Amino acid sequence: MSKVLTVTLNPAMDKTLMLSSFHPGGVNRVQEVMMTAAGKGINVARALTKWRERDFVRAFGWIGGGWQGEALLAQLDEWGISQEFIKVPGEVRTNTKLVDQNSGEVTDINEPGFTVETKDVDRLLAEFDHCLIGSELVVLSGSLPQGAPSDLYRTMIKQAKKREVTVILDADGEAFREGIQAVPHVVKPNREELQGLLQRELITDSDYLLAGQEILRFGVTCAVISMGAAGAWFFKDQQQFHVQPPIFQAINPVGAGDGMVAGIIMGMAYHWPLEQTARFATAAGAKASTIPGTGYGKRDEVHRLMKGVVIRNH
Ligand SMILES: Nc1ncnc2c1ncn2[C@@H]1O[C@H](COP(=O)(O)OP(=O)(O)OP(=O)(O)O)[C@@H](O)[C@H]1O
Ligand SMILES: O=P(O)(O)OC[C@@]1(O)O[C@H](CO)[C@@H](O)[C@@H]1O
Repeated sequence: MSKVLTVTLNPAMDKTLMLSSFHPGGVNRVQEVMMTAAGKGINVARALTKWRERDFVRAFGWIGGGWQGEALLAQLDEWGISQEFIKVPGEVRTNTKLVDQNSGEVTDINEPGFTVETKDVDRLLAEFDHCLIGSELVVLSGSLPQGAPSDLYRTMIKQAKKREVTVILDADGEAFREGIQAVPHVVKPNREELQGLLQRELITDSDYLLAGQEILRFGVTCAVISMGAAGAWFFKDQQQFHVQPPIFQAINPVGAGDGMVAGIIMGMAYHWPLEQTARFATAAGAKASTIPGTGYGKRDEVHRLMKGVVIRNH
């Protein structure tokens, strides 16, 4: 497999609260609490490591220097994820995920996290350049911490491309808008993220087809638009198709998108045809949605789910 560098600039401890049902404004009794080292890039590294690709993956980014940052790094060690995080003052955020087991609805409460300064950005970019040497693929995903310039992904994409490293971008809002200007190789927005970028609603198949084609016109090689339980759209060259995951009762879809990105990386690294990549990535996301905390299935479990994935060509 190629050498993969995952970038998480605003890591988090995901605190998943399992509730039989969630009543806003009422007293809620929690059945089970889970704390998991997370943040989008870390999740990608975790899925790849789980699929026995640990020797090829490194996690990079900023980490708050407090006790929660220590706990997060200790969990990465436990999972066997090699990491080169840069410490900054402040604490790693806690992102609370309220899982209403009755309705199946999940409420995300994501904290802003630590604040970085110009000197932290300068150091990050210098260390990133070192990490790019020997990397073949870099994933930039998740939100930027407070104080980071909104064009930081754009700068990092340019840096990576200068070193001929393939870039996957999975970001939201301004960070996505700026990042796509530097033309990453792959983007994986979800529906809301893409609606934000294009400033229009995506509802029908033809809305998605037009949106995917528009993204390719930025110069991006492959665009994947994910839609939770409704599957995803894949676009590359002349290929455009919808992928439907197997239908079942999800438990907690938090991090499913990162499982999908990890699946796309597997396909790129092993040069699978796009349809095989899409099947694996979709099954990986679907499997993640069956795990109560933020987490990923084993490779053989993902393979088993691939049979239930349906591809509809357009
Ligand atoms: N409830 C579900 N049932 C089956 N498959 C699912 C479900 N939720 C997600 N998936 C699979 O995972 C993929 C990615 O999910 P989603 O669109 O929710 O990503 P996301 O919004 O980026 O998630 P996150 O930001 O939490 O990682 C979907 O395209 C689908 O294949
Ligand atoms: O606040 P961001 O950085 O946009 O997203 C962070 C986050 O919601 O994304 C992951 C799921 O994709 C979670 O593990 C984590 O809490």
